[in-house]
Amino acid sequence: MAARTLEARFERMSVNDENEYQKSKIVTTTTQLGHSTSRPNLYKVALQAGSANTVTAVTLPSQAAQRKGAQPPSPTRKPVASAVSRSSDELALAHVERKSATILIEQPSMKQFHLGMFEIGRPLGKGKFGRVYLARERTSGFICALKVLHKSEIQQGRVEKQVRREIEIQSNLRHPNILQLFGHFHDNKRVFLILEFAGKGELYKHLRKENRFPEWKASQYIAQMASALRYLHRKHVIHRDIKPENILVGIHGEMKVSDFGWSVHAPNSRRATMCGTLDYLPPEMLKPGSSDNSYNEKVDLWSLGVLTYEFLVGEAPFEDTPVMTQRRIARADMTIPSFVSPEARDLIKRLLVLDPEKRIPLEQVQTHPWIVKHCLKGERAANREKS
Ligand SMILES: Nc1ncnc2c1ncn2[C@@H]1O[C@H](COP(=O)(O)OP(=O)(O)OP(=O)(O)O)[C@@H](O)[C@H]1O
Repeated sequence: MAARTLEARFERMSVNDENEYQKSKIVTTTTQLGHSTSRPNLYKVALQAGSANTVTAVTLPSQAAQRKGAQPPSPTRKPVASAVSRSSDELALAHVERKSATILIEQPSMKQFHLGMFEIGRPLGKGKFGRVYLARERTSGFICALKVLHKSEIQQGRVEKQVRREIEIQSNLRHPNILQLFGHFHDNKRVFLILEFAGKGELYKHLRKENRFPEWKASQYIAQMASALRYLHRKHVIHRDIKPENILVGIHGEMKVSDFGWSVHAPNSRRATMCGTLDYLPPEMLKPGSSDNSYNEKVDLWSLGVLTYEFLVGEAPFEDTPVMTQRRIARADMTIPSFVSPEARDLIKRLLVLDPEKRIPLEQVQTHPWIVKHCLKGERAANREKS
């Protein structure tokens, strides 16, 4: 794609972000930010790696950089072949290169963050342990999402390790379909994560609204997920909790994998836990006595199969009572409705294979006939929607 077209796209994206931010009322002062009344501060402050207000060194692209292309291009607008296999990875690399260049050229020194550097906009959502706000870095104008976690709640929920892991892993990832963590800092009571803003919110909400996705859309989403997972696995990261609730949608409708709280570096020294949603758990993680040696990155392939099914059918393949779900997963016992195309059916069956080693590899997912066929149609449909 011509450089000029790409630049125009980034320009639009940045303006969209800016409009979104301007629409949002400044809702709170920095001292009120993320204040929670739900849980008393009964516990000692956790996660005090340094002194209060210690800041972690990181860099943020400037607003100019956001315009120039520090944000990833939308794979949905790519010409077909490119949206399918190699080009998604190439896009990822180009994205990393552009971003590194931006950081080197425009932000030569490592930047240290604190709350006063951000204007806080509307709340974007609330999770179990934190609230997320639209925010703008004052100097650069960079629009981002600021996730605020209360240390007392993190400790009370015994998720210190999970939060540390999430920060450690996510801050080292750069891919257009993975939500970027630009940096983090903390004060006495709170931890702040500076995240890429995903303009179209939660994928789960889109899926519930549409009930199920048309095949062209599902195939584009799965191609992007395969590209993101391939990147993760190359970096020896297993996500382990792939499901619609953990995927956000970028301003151009692109997938943004988030929530690395259950991800691990492989090989992993911890015992297997029942960490994910039951519906998405692979058979090898359900086995009694399953240990770190009993599964590998192929667990994400199983979850990708469940995701493909849920995108197309509107519900997960093994949805049942908890006991029955486990039994059905252990036998890969599912029924694919007749309205699902033969190509999609083939891909689902090749992903939902009991033997992890026999699951279709990600590079073959990216070139599977269902992906190739529907990405072509999808490109046309997406262009029609936009014009
Ligand atoms: N980077 C982002 N851009 C846009 N919206 C976001 C972003 N991050 C989070 N949100 C919104 O805020 C909500 C809460 O996010 P958060 O990460 O705290 O929790 P969660 O992962 O959804 O839930 P849980 O804490 O249960 O895992 C999300 O569901 C989403 O709607």
